[in-house]
Amino acid sequence: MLTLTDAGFAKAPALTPFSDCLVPGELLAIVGPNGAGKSTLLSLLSGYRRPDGGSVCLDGTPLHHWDSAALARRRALVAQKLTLGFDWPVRELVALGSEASPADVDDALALLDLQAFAERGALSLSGGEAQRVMIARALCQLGLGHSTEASAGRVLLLDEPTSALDIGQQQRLMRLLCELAETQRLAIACVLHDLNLAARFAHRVWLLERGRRIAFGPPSAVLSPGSVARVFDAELETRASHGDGTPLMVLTR
Ligand SMILES: Nc1ncnc2c1ncn2[C@@H]1O[C@H](COP(=O)(O)OP(=O)(O)OP(=O)(O)O)[C@@H](O)[C@H]1O
Repeated sequence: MLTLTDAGFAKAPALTPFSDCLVPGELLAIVGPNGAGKSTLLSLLSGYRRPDGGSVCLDGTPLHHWDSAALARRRALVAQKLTLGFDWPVRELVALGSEASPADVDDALALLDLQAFAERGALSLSGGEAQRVMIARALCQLGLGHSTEASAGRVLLLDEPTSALDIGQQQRLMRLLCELAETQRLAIACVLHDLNLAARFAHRVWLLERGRRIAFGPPSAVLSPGSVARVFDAELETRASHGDGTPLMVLTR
Protein backbone atom coordinates (compact mmCIF):
# COMPACT_ATOMS: atom_id res chain seq x y z
CA MET A 1 0.00 0.00 0.00
CA LEU A 2 1.30 3.48 -0.90
CA THR A 3 0.58 5.90 1.90
CA LEU A 4 0.93 9.68 1.95
CA THR A 5 1.12 11.28 5.37
CA ASP A 6 1.09 15.08 5.36
CA ALA A 7 3.21 14.92 2.21
CA GLY A 8 3.72 17.91 -0.06
CA PHE A 9 6.20 20.42 -1.44
CA ALA A 10 6.89 23.88 -0.01
CA LYS A 11 8.93 25.09 -2.98
CA ALA A 12 7.78 25.52 -6.59
CA PRO A 13 6.09 23.61 -7.98
CA ALA A 14 4.36 23.61 -4.61
CA LEU A 15 1.82 21.10 -3.36
CA THR A 16 -0.16 21.61 -0.16
CA PRO A 17 0.46 18.58 2.09
CA PHE A 18 -2.29 15.99 2.48
CA SER A 19 -2.74 12.39 3.59
CA ASP A 20 -4.32 9.45 1.76
CA CYS A 21 -3.54 6.02 0.30
CA LEU A 22 -3.38 4.34 -3.07
CA VAL A 23 -5.31 1.15 -2.47
CA PRO A 24 -4.72 -2.17 -4.27
CA GLY A 25 -7.66 -2.92 -6.54
CA GLU A 26 -8.52 0.74 -7.06
CA LEU A 27 -8.31 2.97 -10.11
CA LEU A 28 -7.84 6.54 -8.92
CA ALA A 29 -8.28 9.47 -11.32
CA ILE A 30 -6.34 12.68 -10.63
CA VAL A 31 -8.01 15.63 -12.33
CA GLY A 32 -7.64 19.40 -12.35
CA PRO A 33 -6.94 22.33 -14.64
CA ASN A 34 -3.64 22.91 -16.44
CA GLY A 35 -0.95 23.78 -13.92
CA ALA A 36 -3.00 22.49 -10.95
CA GLY A 37 -0.13 20.22 -9.86
CA LYS A 38 -1.16 16.79 -11.21
CA SER A 39 2.28 15.88 -12.64
CA THR A 40 3.86 17.38 -9.54
CA LEU A 41 1.73 15.04 -7.45
CA LEU A 42 2.85 12.06 -9.56
CA SER A 43 6.48 13.03 -8.91
CA LEU A 44 5.64 12.77 -5.19
CA LEU A 45 3.75 9.46 -5.50
CA SER A 46 6.51 7.91 -7.61
CA GLY A 47 9.34 9.00 -5.31
CA TYR A 48 11.09 11.06 -7.98
CA ARG A 49 10.77 14.04 -5.62
CA ARG A 50 10.97 13.77 -1.85
CA PRO A 51 8.32 15.61 0.16
CA ASP A 52 9.45 18.65 2.14
CA GLY A 53 7.52 17.35 5.12
CA GLY A 54 5.59 14.21 6.01
CA SER A 55 6.24 10.97 4.17
CA VAL A 56 5.35 8.81 1.18
CA CYS A 57 5.71 5.15 2.14
CA LEU A 58 5.30 1.90 0.25
CA ASP A 59 4.46 -0.91 2.67
CA GLY A 60 5.54 1.34 5.52
CA THR A 61 8.99 2.22 4.13
CA PRO A 62 9.66 5.72 2.76
CA LEU A 63 10.17 5.58 -1.01
CA HIS A 64 13.63 7.16 -0.75
CA HIS A 65 14.76 4.29 1.51
CA TRP A 66 13.83 1.66 -1.08
CA ASP A 67 16.57 0.06 -3.16
CA SER A 68 16.02 1.48 -6.65
CA ALA A 69 15.81 -1.94 -8.39
CA ALA A 70 13.32 -3.25 -5.81
CA LEU A 71 11.25 -0.06 -6.10
CA ALA A 72 11.24 -0.36 -9.90
CA ARG A 73 9.55 -3.77 -9.56
CA ARG A 74 6.88 -2.30 -7.27
CA ARG A 75 5.99 1.00 -8.93
CA ALA A 76 6.10 2.28 -12.49
CA LEU A 77 5.47 5.74 -13.90
CA VAL A 78 4.46 6.53 -17.47
CA ALA A 79 5.28 10.21 -17.86
CA GLN A 80 3.33 12.76 -19.87
CA LYS A 81 6.28 13.51 -22.14
CA LEU A 82 7.35 10.31 -23.87
CA THR A 83 11.09 9.77 -24.24
CA LEU A 84 11.60 6.95 -26.69
CA GLY A 85 15.34 7.62 -26.97
CA PHE A 86 16.80 5.54 -29.78
CA ASP A 87 15.02 3.73 -32.57
CA TRP A 88 14.71 0.54 -30.50
CA PRO A 89 12.63 -2.27 -31.92
CA VAL A 90 9.36 -2.08 -29.97
CA ARG A 91 9.92 -5.53 -28.47
CA GLU A 92 13.29 -4.43 -27.01
CA LEU A 93 11.96 -1.10 -25.79
CA VAL A 94 9.11 -2.81 -23.93
CA ALA A 95 11.58 -5.18 -22.20
CA LEU A 96 14.15 -2.47 -21.44
CA GLY A 97 15.17 -2.33 -17.77
CA SER A 98 12.84 -5.14 -16.71
CA GLU A 99 13.26 -8.85 -16.06
CA ALA A 100 10.51 -9.67 -18.55
CA SER A 101 10.80 -12.91 -20.54
CA PRO A 102 9.96 -12.91 -24.28
CA ALA A 103 6.57 -14.43 -23.34
CA ASP A 104 5.94 -11.59 -20.83
CA VAL A 105 6.75 -9.06 -23.56
CA ASP A 106 4.34 -10.80 -25.95
CA ASP A 107 1.63 -10.68 -23.26
CA ALA A 108 2.19 -6.97 -22.62
CA LEU A 109 2.14 -6.22 -26.37
CA ALA A 110 -1.11 -8.18 -26.75
CA LEU A 111 -2.74 -6.35 -23.82
CA LEU A 112 -2.04 -3.04 -25.54
CA ASP A 113 -3.02 -4.28 -29.01
CA LEU A 114 0.57 -3.88 -30.26
CA GLN A 115 1.51 -7.31 -31.64
CA ALA A 116 1.75 -5.95 -35.18
CA PHE A 117 4.39 -3.42 -34.07
CA ALA A 118 6.74 -5.76 -32.17
CA GLU A 119 9.59 -5.57 -34.70
CA ARG A 120 9.06 -1.95 -35.75
CA GLY A 121 11.46 0.83 -34.77
CA ALA A 122 10.01 2.92 -31.94
CA LEU A 123 10.66 6.21 -33.73
CA SER A 124 8.42 5.12 -36.60
CA LEU A 125 5.35 4.80 -34.35
CA SER A 126 2.42 7.17 -34.35
CA GLY A 127 1.72 9.17 -31.20
CA GLY A 128 -1.00 6.82 -29.94
CA GLU A 129 1.05 3.71 -30.75
CA ALA A 130 4.06 5.14 -28.88
CA GLN A 131 1.87 5.97 -25.89
CA ARG A 132 0.61 2.39 -25.74
CA VAL A 133 4.19 1.06 -26.03
CA MET A 134 5.24 3.04 -22.96
CA ILE A 135 2.28 1.62 -21.02
CA ALA A 136 3.21 -1.91 -22.14
CA ARG A 137 6.75 -1.21 -20.92
CA ALA A 138 5.43 -0.16 -17.50
CA LEU A 139 3.43 -3.40 -17.27
CA CYS A 140 6.60 -5.41 -18.00
CA GLN A 141 8.53 -3.38 -15.43
CA LEU A 142 5.93 -4.41 -12.82
CA GLY A 143 6.13 -8.05 -13.88
CA LEU A 144 2.47 -8.33 -14.78
CA GLY A 145 1.40 -11.59 -16.27
CA HIS A 146 2.94 -13.40 -13.32
CA SER A 147 0.72 -14.58 -10.49
CA THR A 148 -1.82 -12.24 -8.94
CA GLU A 149 0.00 -12.67 -5.64
CA ALA A 150 3.20 -11.31 -7.17
CA SER A 151 1.39 -8.33 -8.69
CA ALA A 152 -0.66 -7.41 -5.63
CA GLY A 153 0.25 -4.08 -4.12
CA ARG A 154 2.17 -2.86 -7.16
CA VAL A 155 1.60 0.74 -8.10
CA LEU A 156 1.07 2.01 -11.63
CA LEU A 157 1.18 5.79 -12.16
CA LEU A 158 0.05 7.19 -15.49
CA ASP A 159 0.21 10.83 -16.59
CA GLU A 160 -2.49 11.48 -19.20
CA PRO A 161 -2.25 7.98 -20.74
CA THR A 162 -5.19 8.59 -23.08
CA SER A 163 -4.02 11.97 -24.45
CA ALA A 164 -2.96 10.54 -27.85
CA LEU A 165 -5.51 7.71 -28.09
CA ASP A 166 -8.60 7.49 -30.30
CA ILE A 167 -11.86 6.81 -28.48
CA GLY A 168 -11.76 3.06 -29.13
CA GLN A 169 -8.24 2.81 -27.73
CA GLN A 170 -9.25 5.02 -24.78
CA GLN A 171 -12.06 2.62 -23.96
CA ARG A 172 -9.83 -0.46 -24.30
CA LEU A 173 -7.13 1.11 -22.14
CA MET A 174 -9.53 2.20 -19.38
CA ARG A 175 -11.16 -1.24 -19.39
CA LEU A 176 -7.72 -2.84 -19.18
CA LEU A 177 -6.71 -0.61 -16.25
CA CYS A 178 -9.91 -1.49 -14.37
CA GLU A 179 -9.33 -5.17 -15.06
CA LEU A 180 -5.67 -5.01 -13.91
CA ALA A 181 -6.68 -3.17 -10.75
CA GLU A 182 -9.38 -5.69 -9.96
CA THR A 183 -7.79 -8.98 -11.02
CA GLN A 184 -4.09 -8.27 -10.32
CA ARG A 185 -4.77 -6.08 -7.25
CA LEU A 186 -2.75 -3.20 -8.67
CA ALA A 187 -3.12 0.30 -7.26
CA ILE A 188 -3.47 2.63 -10.25
CA ALA A 189 -3.39 6.42 -10.25
CA CYS A 190 -4.09 8.05 -13.55
CA VAL A 191 -4.05 11.76 -14.48
CA LEU A 192 -6.97 12.40 -16.81
CA HIS A 193 -8.24 15.53 -18.55
CA ASP A 194 -11.36 13.81 -19.84
CA LEU A 195 -13.73 14.08 -16.88
CA ASN A 196 -16.34 11.84 -18.49
CA LEU A 197 -13.69 9.14 -18.79
CA ALA A 198 -12.81 9.63 -15.10
CA ALA A 199 -16.50 9.48 -14.16
CA ARG A 200 -17.04 6.33 -16.20
CA PHE A 201 -14.06 4.27 -15.08
CA ALA A 202 -12.46 5.58 -11.87
CA HIS A 203 -13.37 4.20 -8.48
CA ARG A 204 -12.22 7.42 -6.82
CA VAL A 205 -11.20 10.92 -7.91
CA TRP A 206 -8.81 13.50 -6.48
CA LEU A 207 -9.54 17.02 -7.73
CA LEU A 208 -6.62 19.47 -7.68
CA GLU A 209 -6.66 23.23 -7.98
CA ARG A 210 -3.63 25.52 -7.70
CA GLY A 211 -1.39 22.98 -6.00
CA ARG A 212 -4.01 21.86 -3.49
CA ARG A 213 -6.22 18.77 -3.37
CA ILE A 214 -9.64 20.37 -2.94
CA ALA A 215 -11.93 17.34 -3.22
CA PHE A 216 -11.71 13.56 -3.14
CA GLY A 217 -14.15 10.69 -3.20
CA PRO A 218 -16.27 8.75 -5.67
CA PRO A 219 -16.76 10.43 -9.08
CA SER A 220 -20.43 11.13 -8.32
CA ALA A 221 -19.40 13.22 -5.29
CA VAL A 222 -16.39 15.03 -6.77
CA LEU A 223 -17.43 15.69 -10.37
CA SER A 224 -20.56 17.73 -9.84
CA PRO A 225 -21.38 20.11 -12.71
CA GLY A 226 -21.14 23.12 -10.39
CA SER A 227 -17.67 22.37 -9.05
CA VAL A 228 -16.34 21.33 -12.47
CA ALA A 229 -17.65 24.55 -14.06
CA ARG A 230 -16.06 26.65 -11.31
CA VAL A 231 -12.70 24.90 -11.05
CA PHE A 232 -12.17 24.65 -14.81
CA ASP A 233 -13.85 27.99 -15.63
CA ALA A 234 -15.90 26.17 -18.30
CA GLU A 235 -19.53 26.43 -19.38
CA LEU A 236 -21.12 23.00 -19.34
CA GLU A 237 -24.39 21.27 -19.99
CA THR A 238 -25.41 18.09 -18.25
CA ARG A 239 -26.83 15.79 -20.89
CA ALA A 240 -27.56 12.59 -19.05
CA SER A 241 -26.18 10.50 -16.27
CA HIS A 242 -23.65 7.70 -16.09
CA GLY A 243 -25.09 4.57 -14.48
CA ASP A 244 -24.05 5.63 -10.95
CA GLY A 245 -25.64 9.06 -11.18
CA THR A 246 -22.44 10.88 -12.19
CA PRO A 247 -23.46 13.56 -14.69
CA LEU A 248 -22.34 13.27 -18.30
CA MET A 249 -21.08 16.78 -19.07
CA VAL A 250 -20.55 18.44 -22.42
CA LEU A 251 -19.30 21.91 -23.27
CA THR A 252 -21.82 24.53 -24.35
CA ARG A 253 -21.06 26.30 -27.59
N1 LIG B 1 10.62 23.84 -11.83
C1 LIG B 1 9.53 24.59 -11.65
N2 LIG B 1 9.63 25.83 -11.11
C2 LIG B 1 8.54 26.60 -10.93
N3 LIG B 1 7.29 26.22 -11.28
C3 LIG B 1 7.15 25.01 -11.84
C4 LIG B 1 8.26 24.13 -12.06
N4 LIG B 1 7.79 23.00 -12.64
C5 LIG B 1 6.47 23.18 -12.79
N5 LIG B 1 6.09 24.38 -12.32
C6 LIG B 1 4.72 24.92 -12.29
O1 LIG B 1 3.99 24.21 -11.31
C7 LIG B 1 2.63 24.12 -11.72
C8 LIG B 1 2.17 22.68 -11.67
O2 LIG B 1 2.76 21.96 -12.74
P1 LIG B 1 2.27 20.51 -13.14
O3 LIG B 1 3.10 20.09 -14.31
O4 LIG B 1 2.27 19.66 -11.95
O5 LIG B 1 0.77 20.82 -13.59
P2 LIG B 1 -0.33 19.84 -14.21
O6 LIG B 1 -1.52 19.91 -13.33
O7 LIG B 1 0.26 18.51 -14.46
O8 LIG B 1 -0.65 20.60 -15.56
P3 LIG B 1 -1.08 20.10 -17.05
O9 LIG B 1 -2.53 19.72 -16.97
O10 LIG B 1 -0.88 21.35 -17.86
O11 LIG B 1 -0.17 18.99 -17.46
C9 LIG B 1 2.54 24.74 -13.10
O12 LIG B 1 2.05 26.07 -12.99
C10 LIG B 1 3.97 24.73 -13.58
O13 LIG B 1 4.22 25.80 -14.48
